[in-house]
Amino acid sequence: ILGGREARPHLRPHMASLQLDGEHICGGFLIAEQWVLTLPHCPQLEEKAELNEHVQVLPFQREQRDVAAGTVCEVAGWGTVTHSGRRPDRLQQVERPVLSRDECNHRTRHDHSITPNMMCTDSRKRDTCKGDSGGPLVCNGVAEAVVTAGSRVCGNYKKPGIYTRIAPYAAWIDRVMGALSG
Ligand SMILES: CC(C)CC(=O)Nc1cccc(-c2cccc(CN)c2)c1
Repeated sequence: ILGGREARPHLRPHMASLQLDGEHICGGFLIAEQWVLTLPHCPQLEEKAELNEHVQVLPFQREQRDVAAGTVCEVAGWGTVTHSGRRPDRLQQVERPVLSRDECNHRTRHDHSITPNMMCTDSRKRDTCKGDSGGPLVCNGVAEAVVTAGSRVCGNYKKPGIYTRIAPYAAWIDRVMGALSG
């Protein structure tokens, strides 16, 4: 997270750090007792999470409706906090306003590459960065989307932050959780 601040401890009990050999690779978040939502390229879980006051699930959006442009959402992660790639020990967070898909698809921004299954936030100074992928974009307490790297640029207003919306995949998520619920 660039331009953010340390998250208050225990206020995001849904956040997961997906690590490989002890190194943070991606964010993710608990959507059920034994399921973490992240991106396909991130490391998967070896065993169930034990829910308690510090480990809780986060509801995700199921309604197929875009978040209104200008809505201020928040994103948290253990991604890099500087352009030189410094990694934080503690979870960081930042508030970002949603950018309309038309704005985000402008020729000088993501040039019509943002599909209806994606959404954007303003990236001027405050933005997601390397290692934040897989974490949730939370708007009014609901996970609306998952952080993706997109153009891998951080903190440049010309390249807004890009997210995969969750609602289009709600049925698939339910199927996978139901089918493999052991
Ligand atoms: C100057 C360095 C930080 C360049 C670099 O390594 N960028 C990099 C690499 C991989 C992912 C990402 C990345 C992830 C999540 C969101 C975003 C977009 N804000 C980028 C950004």
